[in-house]
Amino acid sequence: MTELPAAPDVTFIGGGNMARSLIGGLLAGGASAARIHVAEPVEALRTALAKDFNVDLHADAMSAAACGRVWVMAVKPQVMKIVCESLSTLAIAQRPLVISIAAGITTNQIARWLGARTAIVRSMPNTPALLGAGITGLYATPETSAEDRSVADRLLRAAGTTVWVEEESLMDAVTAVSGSGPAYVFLLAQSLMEAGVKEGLDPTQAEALANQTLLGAARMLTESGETAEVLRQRVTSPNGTTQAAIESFQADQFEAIVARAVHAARVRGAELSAANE
Ligand SMILES: NC(=O)C1=CN([C@@H]2O[C@H](COP(=O)(O)OP(=O)(O)OC[C@H]3O[C@@H](n4cnc5c(N)ncnc54)[C@H](OP(=O)(O)O)[C@@H]3O)[C@@H](O)[C@H]2O)C=CC1
Ligand SMILES: O=C(O)[C@@H]1CCC=N1
Repeated sequence: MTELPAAPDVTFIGGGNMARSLIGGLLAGGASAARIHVAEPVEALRTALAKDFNVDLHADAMSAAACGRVWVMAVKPQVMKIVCESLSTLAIAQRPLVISIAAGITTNQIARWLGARTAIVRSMPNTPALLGAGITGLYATPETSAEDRSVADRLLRAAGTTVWVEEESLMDAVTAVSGSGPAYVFLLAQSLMEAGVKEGLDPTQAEALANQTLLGAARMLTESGETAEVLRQRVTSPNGTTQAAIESFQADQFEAIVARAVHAARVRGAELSAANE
């Protein structure tokens, strides 16, 4: 169990989808609910977070931020500027470790909006964090101490594994692959289920067949030590059914479709930064 004994109190600014996933991961890893503080303006979300996790809830960002040595900025990129500016006085006085999970928003922007010389880690988790099965990409500003990097790493590792990048510009690529990635898998699950129904299967059975196939394949990818290519080849009997499907995918340029989608996500990350100057 990863109890957070020596670890500081953590405040989430924003209690939406991603904060919920991270809080679930932290609690499953043994963190104390009383040491997790959340600022969330939407009353229904506060009620749900209190009921599900019993964490300390605040309607107001300032009062929640005052409780935490670590601030996890979990609001939409479009409101990061206004939220950071509203916390500036407290940031200057308190010098928290700021961990942003906002897509696109750079550490320079956060430092400028907070107006404080404080440690900043830019991170990109994903929603499987809720099950402790997430992965988070992280980047720290050069001013961030090794101790604060370690605090950030420990916090995000409660939600899964972590990968540090040395160049901040790579965070948009991380976002495009793993931050948004679960949605691509859910799209594949839905498409596979609907295709099964078109081929005559009962919808409930098609859903079970598609979802369990994704789970089993994902476990093989992470547990077998084999590459995706080798695992695919093992399923693909010469002139068999899989080969027919793979050839159809390739004729429709599956790899290029995926590459274009990931590129579009990466470009959007950079746009979110520029649009919210
Ligand atoms: N969803 C995902 O899979 C991932 C999301 N992210 C990033 O996480 C961040 C949050 O995304 P997500 O959780 O999906 O978004 P949500 O909209 O679900 O959550 C953000 C929450 O913050 C609230 N909020 C707005 N202003 C304030 C404020 N001043 N103080 C406190 N809370 C406030 C919002 O309320 P209201 O709705 O009223 O504005 C909302 O409930 C984004 O920056 C996103 O890029 C990163 C990785 C994955
Ligand atoms: O779609 C988004 O912008 C956020 C960032 C990664 C996942 N969700």
